[in-house]
Amino acid sequence: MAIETLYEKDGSLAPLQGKTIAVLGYGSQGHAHAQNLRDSGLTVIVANRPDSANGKLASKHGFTPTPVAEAVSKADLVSVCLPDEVQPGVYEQDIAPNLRDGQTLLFTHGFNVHFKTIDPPQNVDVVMVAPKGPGHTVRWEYERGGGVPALLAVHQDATGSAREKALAYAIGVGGGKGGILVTNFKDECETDLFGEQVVLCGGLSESIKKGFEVLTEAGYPEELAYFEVCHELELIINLIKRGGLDYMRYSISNTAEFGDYYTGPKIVDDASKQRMKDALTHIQDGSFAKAFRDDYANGFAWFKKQRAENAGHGVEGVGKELRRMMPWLNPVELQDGKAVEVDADGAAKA
Ligand SMILES: NC(=O)C1=CN([C@@H]2O[C@H](COP(=O)(O)OP(=O)(O)OC[C@H]3O[C@@H](n4cnc5c(N)ncnc54)[C@H](OP(=O)(O)O)[C@@H]3O)[C@@H](O)[C@H]2O)C=CC1
Ligand SMILES: CC(=O)[C@](C)(O)C(=O)O
Repeated sequence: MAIETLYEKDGSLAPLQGKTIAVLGYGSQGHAHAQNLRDSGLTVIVANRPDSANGKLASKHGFTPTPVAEAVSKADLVSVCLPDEVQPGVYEQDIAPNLRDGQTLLFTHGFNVHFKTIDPPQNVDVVMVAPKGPGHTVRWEYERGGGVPALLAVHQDATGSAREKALAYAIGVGGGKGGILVTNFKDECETDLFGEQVVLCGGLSESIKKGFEVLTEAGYPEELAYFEVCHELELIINLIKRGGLDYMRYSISNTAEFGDYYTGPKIVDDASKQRMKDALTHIQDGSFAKAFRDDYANGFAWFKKQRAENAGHGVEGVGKELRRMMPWLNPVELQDGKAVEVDADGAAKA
């Protein structure tokens, strides 16, 4: 089943030219969308708290962070780049009261519309443009003339031109170069949650942590463990990204390829696949979304505990030291909640 895929040639910026786009939230996605859309020649305003790190970054980038309600009232298209857990409250308080006939409400993840924690009125378009990559990559790729593929969906077409506007937005953020896959909120949401929990972030993070623990608990130096389970990942992933598993296996040694087939299925076995299926069930039945919302309502207490424990894991400590000695990586560290490029001493670069 081939999914409909669009490119720059299949649309244009015209539906949004002369219109005002309000990007709500200048974080990972928002800072990329706002700058890419502006660099594409479109009119962009940004809503963010002006005094936070992201608010100050928006100002540094030439935007004037405004309150959400004001931005929504001025916009023709509202792009919701707020954290998923924050969206329902901000929607009720600042977005919904300022929506008007014919506006476009654009999400970058289907979470709240799919799980019905946001229920937009009938008189606005409701669409989604979800880049298939982290926000900082969305910006980097755009700056170097590339573009991160994106998913496009129309949940509600009040104006008869929802799709054209969403396509113009997707082209404006750079998605038209990599491919814009036409889908729906349910499929985007459930597959994205599965990917980030089971394979990309959750599964991968645990493999890195437990692989590091196995090697260091067996007495091997932390540095060797770090390079083996973490640093080399990019090299392998780049091969897979460029040519699939085939090309990666073509490029690695016979020894590694033999080990891939010999040991891989013992690590990720049928029982692992069943656990993946269970994770998908918890996504589909809404129990993950409920757990996420409940912890947010409890001040993200469990989330914050996990974040602190993971930040203290051994692979993070030795990793920082080693990355600082590789300036060509432009190593980044979180300092006071901000991502800053650091020098060999770990000091934030000017
Ligand atoms: N991160 C990613 O790569 C991806 C994210 N997405 C989706 O994009 C959306 C945004 O996520 P992400 O970019 O990670 O979010 P971030 O947490 O990186 O950024 C959120 C931004 O929203 C601002 N914000 C939070 N609360 C408010 C508020 N009440 N009023 C005004 N601004 C506020 C924050 O400002 P402040 O700094 O002041 O707190 C921050 O700048 C989500 O739907 C997510 O699922 C989709 C694909 C990938
Ligand atoms: C980058 C991306 O799309 C993720 C991992 O799903 C997310 O950050 O939400």
